Amino acid sequence: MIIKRNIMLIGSMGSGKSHFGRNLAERKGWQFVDTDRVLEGRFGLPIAEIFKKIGEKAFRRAEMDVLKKVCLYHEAVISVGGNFPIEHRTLKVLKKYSYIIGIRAAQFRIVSRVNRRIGKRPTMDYNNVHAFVHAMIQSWKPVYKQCDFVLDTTNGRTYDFMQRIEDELVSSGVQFKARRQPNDMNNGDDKESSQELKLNNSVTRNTNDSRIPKKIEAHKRTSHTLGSNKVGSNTSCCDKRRKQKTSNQAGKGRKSEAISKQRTPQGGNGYEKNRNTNKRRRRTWHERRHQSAN
Ligand SMILES: Nc1ncnc2c1ncn2[C@@H]1O[C@H](COP(=O)(O)OP(=O)(O)O)[C@@H](O)[C@H]1O
Ligand SMILES: O=C(O)C1=C[C@@H](OP(=O)(O)O)[C@@H](O)[C@H](O)C1
Ligand SMILES: [Mg+2]
Repeated sequence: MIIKRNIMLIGSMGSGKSHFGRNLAERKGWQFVDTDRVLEGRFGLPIAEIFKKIGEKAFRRAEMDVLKKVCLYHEAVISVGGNFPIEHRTLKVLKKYSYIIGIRAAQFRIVSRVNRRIGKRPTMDYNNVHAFVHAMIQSWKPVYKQCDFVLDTTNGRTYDFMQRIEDELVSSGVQFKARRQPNDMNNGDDKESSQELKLNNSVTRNTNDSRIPKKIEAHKRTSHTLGSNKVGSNTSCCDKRRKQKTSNQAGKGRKSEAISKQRTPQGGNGYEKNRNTNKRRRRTWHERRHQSAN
C-alpha cells in the first residue's frame, strides 16, 4: 500500500495548478495551499513585486523554504509555483510525502491563459509568449515523466478532471495519512519530518528535539557548548561547585564540633561562638536543654 500525506500539483506556468488545486481541495474537504499565496502573505506583496524587491535567487530560496514546510502537511492539496526549478533530487524527496500530479496543457492553451493576466508572472516574456511557452513546455517534459500521474488540462470540464484524479487515486491504491493526534506522539512522524527538512541540503534542527522542554534544551545546549568548546571552564565550574559543597559539609562538621565543645557548663550563657566565623549565636532550645542535662 502506498501511503502519502498530501497531493502536490506541479507543472508549467498556466497549466492550471492553482485552479485545479483549489477545486480538488474543495472536493476532498482538504486544505488548499498555494505556495505563491503563502509567499504573498509572508511578504505582503504580489509575486511580481516580491520578485522585484528581493530578486530571483532570494525568491527561489523563500519558495523552497515554504515548500519544505508545506510538503509535510497532511490531507492538503498543494500547488507549487510554475517556474519552480524541480530537480530530480528535490522531486524524490517531495514524492516521499506527496502524491505528485503533473498538470500540463498544450502550448496554445497555456498561451491564452497566461495572456489573460499580463505582468502577473515575473519571468514570462510577454513580448514573445509563444516562443517562451514552447521552451518552457520542453523543459518540463522530463519532469512529467517522474510524476505519479499526469493530467492534461487542454480540453475538458473541471468537474471531469476532478473525477479523473479521484479514479486515479483509487486505482493506484494510494492512502493518505491523516494528521496525527496529540496522544499519538510516538508514531515516527517526527523522525520523518526531520528527514524532510534536508530537502535542500540545508542544516536543520531535528524536530525530535522539539519535544524536549525549552529549559532542558537550553541547558543541554549550554552544557554541550561548554563541554565541547570550553572543556576546561566547564570542568572547573563543576569542580568549584563540588568543592563548595564539600567545604560546606566540612564547615557544618567543624561548626557542630565547635558547638559541641561549648556544650559544657563553662560554655554557658546560652550563646556560643563559632570559631571559624568568630560570630556569636544564640543556642537553640535543644542545645540549651542538652547543655543543662550535661
Ligand atoms: N480547465 C480550465 N478551465 C478553464 N479555465 C482554466 C482551466 N484551468 C486553468 N484555467 C484558468 O487559466 C488561468 C491560469 O490557471 P492557473 O490555475 O493560475 O495556472 P497555474 O497556477 O498553473 O499557473 C486561470 O485564470 C484559470 O482560471
Ligand atoms: O514567473 C515565475 O517565476 C512565476 C510564475 C507563477 O507561477 P504559476 O503561474 O505557475 O502559478 C508565479 O506565480 C510563480 O511563483 C513565479
Ligand atoms: Mg498558480
